Amino acid sequence: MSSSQYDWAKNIPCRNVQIHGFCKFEHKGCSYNHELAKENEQKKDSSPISPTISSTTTNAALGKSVSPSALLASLNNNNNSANSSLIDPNNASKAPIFKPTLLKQQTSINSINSNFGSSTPDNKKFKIDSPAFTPISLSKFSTLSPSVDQIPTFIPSTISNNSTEQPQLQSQLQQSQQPQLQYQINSNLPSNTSNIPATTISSTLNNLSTPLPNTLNETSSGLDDFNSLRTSLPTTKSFNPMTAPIFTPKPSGNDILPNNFSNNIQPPTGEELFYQNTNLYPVNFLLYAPPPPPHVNLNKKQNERTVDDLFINNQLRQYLQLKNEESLKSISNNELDLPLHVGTYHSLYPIDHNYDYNTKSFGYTSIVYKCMSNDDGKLYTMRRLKNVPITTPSVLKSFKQWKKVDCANCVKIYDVFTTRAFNDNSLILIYDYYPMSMTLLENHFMSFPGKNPELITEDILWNYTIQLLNAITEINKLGLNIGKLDSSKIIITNKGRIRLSALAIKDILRDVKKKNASNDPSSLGILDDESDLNSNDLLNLGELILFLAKSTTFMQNPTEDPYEIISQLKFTNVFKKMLIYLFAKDATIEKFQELVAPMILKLTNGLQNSCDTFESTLMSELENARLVRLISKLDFISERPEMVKDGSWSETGERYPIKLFKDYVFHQVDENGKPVVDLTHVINCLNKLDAGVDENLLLVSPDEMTCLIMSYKDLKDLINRSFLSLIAKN
Ligand SMILES: Nc1ncnc2c1ncn2[C@@H]1O[C@H](COP(=O)(O)OP(=O)(O)OP(=O)(O)O)[C@@H](O)[C@H]1O
Repeated sequence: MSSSQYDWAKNIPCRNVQIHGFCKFEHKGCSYNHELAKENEQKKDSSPISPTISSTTTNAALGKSVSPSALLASLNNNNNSANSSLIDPNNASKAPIFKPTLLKQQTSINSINSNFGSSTPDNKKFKIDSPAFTPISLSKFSTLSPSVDQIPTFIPSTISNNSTEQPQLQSQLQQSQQPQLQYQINSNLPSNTSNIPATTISSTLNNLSTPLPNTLNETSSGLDDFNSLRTSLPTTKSFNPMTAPIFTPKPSGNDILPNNFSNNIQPPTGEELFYQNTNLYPVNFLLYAPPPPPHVNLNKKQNERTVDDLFINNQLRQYLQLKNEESLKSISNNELDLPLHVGTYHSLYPIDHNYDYNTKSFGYTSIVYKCMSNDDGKLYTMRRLKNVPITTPSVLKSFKQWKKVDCANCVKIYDVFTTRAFNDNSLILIYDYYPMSMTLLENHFMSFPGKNPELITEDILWNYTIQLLNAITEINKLGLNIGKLDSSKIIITNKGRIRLSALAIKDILRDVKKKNASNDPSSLGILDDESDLNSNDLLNLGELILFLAKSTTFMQNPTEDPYEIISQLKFTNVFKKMLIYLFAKDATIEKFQELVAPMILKLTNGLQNSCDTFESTLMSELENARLVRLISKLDFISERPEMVKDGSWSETGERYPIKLFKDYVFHQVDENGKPVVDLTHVINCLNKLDAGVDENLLLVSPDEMTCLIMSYKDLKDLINRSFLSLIAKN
């Protein structure tokens, strides 16, 4: 910000001082006048009639304490007793008023003043007379700058200088700024404020409690310099869901791959490119409430909530949605010459990240597909091994024992069979499907667009060791062995959660070899290599952990000796002791479990904590689901075209209140006739309706010719009756 460019601002009082009482950019380049603003503030403070609202004094004044959890509590409880925080028995007669037409602003301020009269004058943030940002009614700013009225209307260069387009532009500008003004919800609204029009409360609180972003300050006051306005405004784009760019979670095939993309992975070309573009309707995350900007969260008080707090955590939601999207990906069979179905499985979709099919982990080319079962409609993972010389089904019998493995750290296997559906002798194995999983090798050693390899730490290695120990224990109990643990055959299905994939394959292939060897004695010598026959799973575990651990340390003396390598590792002694034990000849699972018991407890603690977090998320979503059902019920019964002639919906009919109630909840307008989009009001009303509380509300028709006083309880009965009669007609 060069001072010469913003000279016009030096006589304009800084709005940050007016709103927050200070400007954090005062000595950091803010060009507005801070002295003038402070003087103005002092003048106002000394004025005896400067009503202020403080959220804390609000409660004190009302003799009511609404805890931060009041909003959630109101969602959690259906019954009347549990809704006590929402009901004020003294207040039943003070019905909230639905004013469909313009209300005088003075009325709303007076009604608030009468409730909040005892508040202290010190809290600057909640001053009633703090100027609120209203893009259209610019006259509000006339006290700030004498030249405000001469604000040139911004017209982007792409739009012609046609005066008829100005209103549209203004509304777009307003639209773009509105969400920011609505971020903050004060959950501490006392229940007996219901006699204040909800529109007034919410709009006032929104305006008072939301700090204005600096850009607004600039755009509303950068008046004389039209050119600077021109350059600053185009960045403030209004959000239009119809035209907003669609967020595509996976990069397109055109993306340039990072330089360190592993050598053995080919950049996607041809058919691979096609996989990445198959989803024509990727989830548009922008359509959901975006997380509030950081300054809103930072300035948030304990009793304040944002819309964001009412829903599942944004990151978790996006992660789950990406998983869903991954599960739903599909491709036409013709595109990749895939069979229409393989046994009872159809809708095959390749999920390999590695398109180099020359790697043969099991001695055969292996391809992994996502598929759907025709039996139960669920998704499964299909692993296909190409051209396995199976001559008799008896070689598949070891699968029966593997099918019994039911462990949280193993991918469950369901089916094994051979097929010629791919025009070869393919061995097919069916496993559980975990969308968006990656192998350990991919996660820690490979780069993908948008994802760098995850650093291996001691904590991660402990985590893997304990989980793999669990898998080994369960598998050994069934008299089975895992064999050599391959980092490309262990998948990460969630943060830190690993599972052994590709179970049973080694045993089946060994039986195939044995069978073929018995038919052809000359091939006896090419049986499994020694390491694969190793039945000591603890040693296998030790080798895998050592492989991962040594990748973190530069070996000054390269050696193959595991003890030498362990001594050079930069990990704690406890970890090294654990690793040394895995290589001991007399190591047993029981003793190893004792050795790592403290770490098992640590892991269990973490898992239980994450379970608690998920449960609380589930609980809040449970309440959201309840409200969705209630809204559906309302919509089922109201405004049905076939009932237009039904007298009960007419203005004298018994169901007319339902129509008015919907207007009251969703179609309110504020003093200026602008639609009120206030989620707090909607949730409050719906919860009261669901609980059937004995509180009256005043329903007014849009033309103000009909007024009805009705309790939520009666309204609930009416809605239920209407719904039952609708079902009866079914
Ligand atoms: N049960 C499963 N559910 C979901 N994805 C899986 C499952 N099993 C494997 N995958 C994924 O399939 C991809 C390919 O797995 P695979 O075991 O073939 O690894 P790879 O590195 O391609 O090994 P190879 O070189 O043997 O083909 C991996 O990204 C893995 O995360």
